[in-house]
Order: sequence, then C-alpha cells, then structure tokens
Amino acid sequence: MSTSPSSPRPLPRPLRRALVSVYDKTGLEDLARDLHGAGVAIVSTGSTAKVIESAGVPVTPVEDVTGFPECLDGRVKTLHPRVHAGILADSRLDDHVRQLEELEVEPFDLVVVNLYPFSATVTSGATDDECVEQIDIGGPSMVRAAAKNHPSVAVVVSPQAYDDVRAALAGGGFTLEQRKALAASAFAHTAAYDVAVARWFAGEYTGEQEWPRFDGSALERSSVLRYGENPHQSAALYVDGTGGLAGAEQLHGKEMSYNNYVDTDAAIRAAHDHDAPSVAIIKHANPCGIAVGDSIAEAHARAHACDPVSAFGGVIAANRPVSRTMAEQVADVFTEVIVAPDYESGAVEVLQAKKNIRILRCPDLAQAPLERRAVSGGLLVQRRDLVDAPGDAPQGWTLVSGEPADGDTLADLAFAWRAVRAVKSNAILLASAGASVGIGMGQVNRVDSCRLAVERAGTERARGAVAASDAFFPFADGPQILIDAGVRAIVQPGGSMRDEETIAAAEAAGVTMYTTGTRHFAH
Ligand SMILES: NC(=O)c1ncn([C@@H]2O[C@H](COP(=O)(O)O)[C@@H](O)[C@H]2O)c1NC=O
Repeated sequence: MSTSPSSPRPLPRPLRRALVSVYDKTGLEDLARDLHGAGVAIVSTGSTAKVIESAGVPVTPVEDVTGFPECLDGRVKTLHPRVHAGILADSRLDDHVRQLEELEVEPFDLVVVNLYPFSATVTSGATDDECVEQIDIGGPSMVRAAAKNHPSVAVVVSPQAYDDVRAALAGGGFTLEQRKALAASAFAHTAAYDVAVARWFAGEYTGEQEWPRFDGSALERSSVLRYGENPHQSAALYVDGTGGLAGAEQLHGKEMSYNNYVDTDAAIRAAHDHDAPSVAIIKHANPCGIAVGDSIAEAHARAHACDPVSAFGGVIAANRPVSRTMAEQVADVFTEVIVAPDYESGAVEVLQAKKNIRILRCPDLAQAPLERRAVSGGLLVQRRDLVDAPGDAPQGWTLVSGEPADGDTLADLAFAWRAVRAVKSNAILLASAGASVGIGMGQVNRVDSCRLAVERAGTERARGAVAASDAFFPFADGPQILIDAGVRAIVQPGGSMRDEETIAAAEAAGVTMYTTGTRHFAH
C-alpha cells in the first residue's frame, strides 16, 4: 500500500451501489426489489440483468460500465478495470478515493455473485469441454476482490444470505464484523470451488484416475466439541458435505463427543459388512459383539450376549431400521450411542426413556470408497477394505485340513471371516450360530489374541465354535490354543512360511481349516 489508512468510516457502512452477477437466480427478483427500494443502484451482467429488469427494477448493464461488450460466449463480462477498480478501491484511503474520481470509476459497496455449477456439471456426466466451460473465471475474481476489500465492500455468495442483506439494508449497512464474516465465507467458497476444479484436472480430466497428483478437501466446521480424546484436548468436527456419520441426524441425547464419533464410525463399519440384519457393539473402536440374525432385534440380542460386561457403555450400530423390540432390549443397558439407517414406529420413544443415550439416524451407512489417515506431514490414502475379494467368499477358499465344513459351519466361518475384519489386529474371532462369542483384539502377537478370544468365550462357548484370524498364523502355537479349546473349524489367510506346521496341528486334531488368500488387517 502506498498510503496508510486514514480516518475509518463510521460503521455500519451504507449500501449505495451493488454489483449483482448470479448463475443461480433463486430469490433474485425479491433481492433486486429490496435493494432498489432501499435506494441501492444495481449493476448487473447478461441474464441476471434481464431477470432484474423483468421484475420491473432498474438495472445498469455491466457493458454500460465497462464500455465493452460481453464477449466470447460470456468468458469476458466483468473482467474489466472499471469493474475491478470499483470493487478493490479501499474507501479508507484518500488516495484510492481520489484515483477513482480521476478515473471516473464509481465504487461498489456490495457484490452479490454465485458461480457456474462446475461440480454439478461434472457429476451430470457432461463432456470434458462442457465441464471446462463451467469453470467460472470472472465470478471468483469478483468474489475474491470484494472479500479482500471487505473494509469497504460486502460480498454475498449464496441466495441463503439474501436475508442478511435485507437486515443490513434495514440497519444502515453491514458492520465491519459482518463484512469480515462474509469475506471469510467468500474465500472458503472460492477455495472449495478451486479444490473441485484442481481435483478434476489432476484426476479425471488428465486420466490419473487412481491416485491424482493433487488431493484437496474443503471442510467446514460443523461443531466445536466439548473436548477431544481427553478432557485437556480441545476438538472440533469438520464436514465435507458428503453425508456419512459426520452428517448424521441426532434425534436425541447429549452432544456427541470426540470418542463417540470414533467409536460410532467403527460400529457403522462393522455392522455394514454384513448383508443380513446385523448389529455391532463397539468399545474403544473394537467390537465387543457382532452378530447377524433373522431380525435386527435377534442380531442385537446375540451381539450383546457375546460380552454383556463390555457392552455396558458401548456404541451400537444396526444395519437395518431399529425395531421397537430391539429398542426395548437396548433400553435395558447403559448405551452411549445408537446409530441406524432409521427407526421403526415407537423405537425412538422407547430409547428416549434413557436420558443420556445419543440416537443417530444415518440413512446411508455406506462408507466412502477412500480411507484417509493423517500422519505427521501428510496423509495416507487407501481404498477401503470392502471384504469383496474372491477369497472373501467360501467359494474362493482352499480346504487345507480336515473334512469340508457342513452348511452351518461354513456359514459360521463366512460370518466370522467378515466379522474379524472389524477387529483391530492382531485379531481372532470365535463365532457360533452367526454371532461372535469370543474376540481377541489388538494384541501385539497372535498367540495372545488366541488366548484372549478363548478366555472371553469361556470353556463352554469356545467348544464347538469356529474361529477366524485376520492374518496368517506365523506359528502353530496360536491355532493350537484354539484347537485345545475345542474350536471345530478355522479360517485364515494362509501364506506363512510355517503354514505346514499350522496345518499339521489342525490335521492332528481333525479340525477343518480353510485358507482365504486375502487378509484383513485393521490397525
Ligand atoms: N467472465 C466473466 O467476466 C464473468 N463475470 C461474471 N461471470 C459469471 O457469470 C454468471 C452470471 O452471468 P449471467 O448474468 O449472464 O447469468 C455468474 O455466475 C458469474 O460468476 C463470468 N463468467 C465466467 O467466467
């Protein structure tokens, strides 16, 4: 700046002249009438001006300001010094005010712009040329210019903010604080727009589909949480607008905590893995029960029976609407969160009897295809483990020991194989009749996970159960523990240098063992 700001104008700053150029014409006529009614002169582009004119409101075409025709199919309309000087002049600076007078440029106090629908055009399946044409150039230039010059100009980027304009008109203009907030929204808006354009260019458009050279996200804070993982850590939730857990509707209960979100995400992931009605109960991101059933209530009862002690204070996810029967079962146990795609009639009312339970409706439990995890200085991105490899279905398994499993045993093995991937590695899951009965999770060696799973199942339930291991057994010691506990069939990826020892242990006990050729680590 050549000159330092002198005497600030009194706030709020009156609105005298507005530049209006909008793709989305929602609410435009009413806004134009209200601006005109408050004595604000309107300058506008092509079809925006036509709509304003047809509403009987006087409007100056931008061409009359620039002295230059809109051209190149609208690629050049407002990209002109007479427009941008009018937006960018800092009214606090005498020198800027003087220069505008010399150049015979009138300043704008308000810029109302919304942009060409680039993202919607891409998702509509338009051609590349059509997508490129929908990259707005003049709009973001005006928005950024007005946002930069917020001490002098108010900028509005969405019809949702037109009521704020009306309130400002009634109150003598926007205050500096309001203009700052509008500018912050405007820069977030153009940043998100540019991220969408840059991602498309770096990926789809240039053919780098799998791992584009650029990745960016535009996240908006949806809430400041009471605290983070621990009370001395502050935390907030940011959303990307794609729905999911972060966009779930809370029907009842206290505000979600940081740990509630982490556990609920794990619960959704676990319950969503099964086609049949399924319930997962999660504590500290690990399942303490997963089950399928003919009904969602049956699935819940079975999942709860796995480890009723740990289920106290748990997070429950169901992959079907919660029935009243399931709600009655849940209401008997202290539960932090319940999440489901929906709730049948009366279920929410039953659950609400518990003051502290958080009830979430999350219509689409499907998880995003990519998983992101922050590491210091970067972000790891991977395709989500969807349990859809050929080795994830029994037809793709190899029998390496014992008799082929009968239908029920095979169904239990298939369930255990899907369920074990929701357990943190090293993971061993014992199952019986479509329900987990003992889970060994998060141990730093597999033999301890086997011990834990058997211990949690107890002697009775371990005997005759089936077992799944998320990765191969490096030694025969782990499977031996399962075999000694009476497990009748085991499914595991195979592929260890010592597979032969593991298979020999199963053979010696007459235990059926299948290898899948795929593994499902979850760290
Ligand atoms: N090129 C320009 O000078 C230019 N100036 C404004 N726009 C956009 O044109 C649209 C409005 O045009 P119209 O009033 O003709 O419907 C707005 O979305 C605005 O962001 C432009 N278009 C694209 O870049």
